[in-house]
Amino acid sequence: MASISGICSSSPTLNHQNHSTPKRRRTPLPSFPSRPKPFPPRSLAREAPAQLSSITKPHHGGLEKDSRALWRRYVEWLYQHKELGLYLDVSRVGFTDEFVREMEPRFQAALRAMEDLEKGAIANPDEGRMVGHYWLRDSSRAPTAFLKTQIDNTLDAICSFANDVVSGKIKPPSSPEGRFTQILSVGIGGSALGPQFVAEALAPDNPPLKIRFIDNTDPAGIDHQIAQLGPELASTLVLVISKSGGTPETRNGLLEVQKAFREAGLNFPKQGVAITQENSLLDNTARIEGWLARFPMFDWVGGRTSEMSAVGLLPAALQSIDIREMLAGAALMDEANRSTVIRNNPAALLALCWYWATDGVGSKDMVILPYKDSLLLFSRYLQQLVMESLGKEFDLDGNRVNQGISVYGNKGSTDQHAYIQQLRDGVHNFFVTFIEVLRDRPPGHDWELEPGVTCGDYLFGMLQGTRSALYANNRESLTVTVQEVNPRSVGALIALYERAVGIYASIININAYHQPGVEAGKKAAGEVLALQKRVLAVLNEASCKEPVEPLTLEEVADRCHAPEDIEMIYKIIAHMAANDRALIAEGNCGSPRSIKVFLGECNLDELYA
Ligand SMILES: O=P(O)(O)OC[C@H]1O[C@H](O)[C@H](O)[C@@H](O)[C@@H]1O
Repeated sequence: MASISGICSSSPTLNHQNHSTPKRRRTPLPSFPSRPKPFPPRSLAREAPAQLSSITKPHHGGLEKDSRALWRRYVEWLYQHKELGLYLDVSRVGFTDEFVREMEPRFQAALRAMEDLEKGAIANPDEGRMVGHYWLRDSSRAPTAFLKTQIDNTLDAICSFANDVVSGKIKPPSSPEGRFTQILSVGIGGSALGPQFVAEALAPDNPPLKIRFIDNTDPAGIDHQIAQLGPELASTLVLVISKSGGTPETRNGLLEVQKAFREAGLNFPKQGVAITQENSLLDNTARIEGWLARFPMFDWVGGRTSEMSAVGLLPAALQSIDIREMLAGAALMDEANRSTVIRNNPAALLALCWYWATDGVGSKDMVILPYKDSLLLFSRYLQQLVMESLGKEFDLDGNRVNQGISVYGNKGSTDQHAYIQQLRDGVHNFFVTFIEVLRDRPPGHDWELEPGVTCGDYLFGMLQGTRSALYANNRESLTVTVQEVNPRSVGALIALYERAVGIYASIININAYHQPGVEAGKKAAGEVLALQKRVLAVLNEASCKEPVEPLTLEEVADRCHAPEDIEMIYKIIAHMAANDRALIAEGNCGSPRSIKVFLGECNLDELYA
């Protein structure tokens, strides 16, 4: 039985070492509008003034190449968080002192905005919400006693529930093992990516419960996960995670899993846990059906910044990951990121480099390259955190900016055998962030595969070699270094990027905390499903005739009163036919105009509905 003492042992500590903060005269702060004007109609939206800094940016070919000068730059700009053992090297990004000086007022304004955010300002003006994910790791910063109590009570409930499950005190009603052995997490986006990243990074080799994810509405994917569980479905704890409580993919996953439970003769509510906003559809369902447990999400925590809420903490604790250490690492990083001296503020340093490298308009992609297998999913996690935060059409003043920074990557040295060729020699449309982990293996486990050389030495050499090779061809990079991958360093990495995104968003004057674009996709999907219902009704009517009346696409479109949607109707029919839900009487889907389609059976209930 895994030791459970580590899960929730110590409380987050805030003792951090004091960075030397040389006094700097505060420059007058440019004023950003505290409450943006409502967005103008698109036709009236103005093109935003260029984000480019006023100084002419030297062509990247102007990077410093003298090794002594580079060493001086490395030492001058190296950021170190002693207590976390975390370093940030920005020396291979070519920003100039003049650029830093020019950006200083905007950074001071951004840091002030961040200070206001942490005090409870409506930092998400489009949704009229506070932004409180930083309070999750230091509840004393919550703006009210009520919120502090909610945060503390939720954390205690998470620890208590996880301890009881891991110890077997809470067990499934009928399983040979007599305890929960599996976690099936059903959720998508921010309700999956954080838990997936942390599980990959921190789950022990033999966790008390092994986690798997349903994070899509793909029937085959769902079947695969349930098939892999097999009889262990009886000892599976199902976490259904959805802040809104209404995301279609998550709801579909839940319904499919509940079907599997029924078919296995299992009682789902006794193995179901909901993590969602109070009184959401999911919360009410779980309450009414009497699920095993419910944990709250708060409207002031966004999906992409929810790893330190019940969304991430409960699955992690159930795998015996020390979540208080994760919180402590994040809290220490948060504290460092409150420095008003840019070079002592790692998040500000990241934002500065992002602005320089991408001209403040996303002109280059952010390649995330952890040289550590366990950090493989960090880039996928950052794709949502960065791109859903920064990828916005309008800025806070209603200007059309089409902002963002694209993120991709996997891990090194593996990716050196995939796309690094293009990074080294090809189109120069990126900057790299290396994530370096100094500890190769737990102490005492190292092994020399040749005299004086270990596997880890190769990994180290590949990272350094790639960094040098890219820089030699004027490709810029950052390096974040941690001692090892553990809950504290993972918490710190998450906090570092959450804060960098927030600071960068302020610098480019956008709201990092809403996601209007995803609503458009959801709405369009709803329209396709509505059209599908009409197509099926029309085909059903034609199929109930004697004899059956196969229809052409034009006939289906006319009877749906949607001639303009004929292409979508064709795609719907092709999808139906591929799944044996419609039959092609004549022609084939490769020649859309040739097909005549009908349903294999007449549904009289539908016909007279
Ligand atoms: O947690 P849920 O409410 O189910 O939302 C899941 C995801 O849905 C949308 O895609 C949002 O843009 C994401 O930010 C969110 O993480």
